[in-house]
Amino acid sequence: AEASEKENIDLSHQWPFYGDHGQAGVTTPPQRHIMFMTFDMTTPTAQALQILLARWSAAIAQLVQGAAVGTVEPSRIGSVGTDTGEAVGLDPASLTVTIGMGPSLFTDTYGLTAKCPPHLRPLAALPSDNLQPELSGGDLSLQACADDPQVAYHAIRVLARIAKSTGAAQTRWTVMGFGRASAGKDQETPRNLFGFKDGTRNLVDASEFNQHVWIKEGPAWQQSGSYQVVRKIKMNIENWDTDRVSDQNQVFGRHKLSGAPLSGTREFDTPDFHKKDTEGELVIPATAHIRLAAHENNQGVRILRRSYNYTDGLNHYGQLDAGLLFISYQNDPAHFETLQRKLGAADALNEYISHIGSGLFFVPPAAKEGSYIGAELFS
Ligand SMILES: C=CC1=C(C)c2cc3[nH]c(cc4nc(cc5[nH]c(cc1n2)c(C)c5CCC(=O)O)C(CCC(=O)O)=C4C)c(C)c3C=C
Ligand SMILES: [Fe+2]
Repeated sequence: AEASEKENIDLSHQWPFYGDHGQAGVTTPPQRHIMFMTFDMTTPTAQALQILLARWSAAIAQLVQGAAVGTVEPSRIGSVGTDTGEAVGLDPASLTVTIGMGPSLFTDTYGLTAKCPPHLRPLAALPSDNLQPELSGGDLSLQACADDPQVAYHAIRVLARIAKSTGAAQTRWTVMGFGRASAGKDQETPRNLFGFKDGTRNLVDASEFNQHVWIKEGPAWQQSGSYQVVRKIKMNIENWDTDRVSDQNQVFGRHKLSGAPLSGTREFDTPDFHKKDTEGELVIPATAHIRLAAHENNQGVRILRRSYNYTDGLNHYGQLDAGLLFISYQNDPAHFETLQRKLGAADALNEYISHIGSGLFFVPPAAKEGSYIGAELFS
């Protein structure tokens, strides 16, 4: 009963694709589901990339309206359908598809070296990294989020098909996620698969987005873009579930049920990182996740988190294989690195998690009506 009024989701809602600020899917309140996929280029011609970006943009503009991309059942007998059909009759479900570009795209092969956004480069190697190459990198990324998983899946399926049919790109790695694990403005804080509220102290206001998320420097076509960090983080949930809840609270520095910091009583109480108990011990332990990640302890560094829970079924021991598809947006990827360098070295959470996949992508601003994402790369 507690959450019911906030859980009323309007499946008929649409987010516009075209605009004159950032792409949808960055500061948009997180929808319930995600289908994330990366791609590698399969051709050395810049023209193929240009055609792909133009066709992707045109297709996304249709998809976000709940429309099919071309025909499902062509009138000419013997022809293949353009749209695969599984979203026919479904609502737009607030679909957003966000296009990202990896550092490996900005090479001489495509004549793009000089166009590379200043902070776009492979992420630094970070403590506790356990990255698998087959779950990392990519020349392009697509983040499809919607309140209906079939709508998100359909979008990626149609876009992957366009990539293949233009001969421009092939799939690299993918994660399907559910149960948004971060809150946007006016959203109830959801829970991650460790059972804790996730996103309590996330960025929510336009002024915070302007300060920490949107790029404000460089050529005009990069401004209002952002950097997308993606980490596939495996969570050992079976081990976690054998742990005492009092210990789990110490790991995060918050109470599991209420989400309140250990120094307070309500979810949105500001954590007091100096508070000590009667024995003189820090109430929020030195290795607690929130102490290490908080902006108060990182020279004001803040990032926008837009993560989702995921599952890969069972591992080869028959244990639940699941985790967090961590996604953050920031106007400099060094901000993520600052936090993860600290977390990777000292976070009490490290006993239960492993970063197995990683990517960094530049997210250009939205396309203006009549244009497409990344058009400025070719002028
Ligand atoms: C490098 C950035 C971060 C990674 C990687 C990360 C992984 C991760 N986090 C949780 C669960 C929680 N995180 C919470 C807070 C929090 N986490 C980060 C950054 C990363 N987390 C920040 C900046 C913050 C906010 C800190 C603050 O200012 O107080 C919380 C507490 C609730 C909240 O504020 O969101 C939880 C819970 C998991 C499970 C995880 C990897 C699997
Ligand atoms: Fe976190």
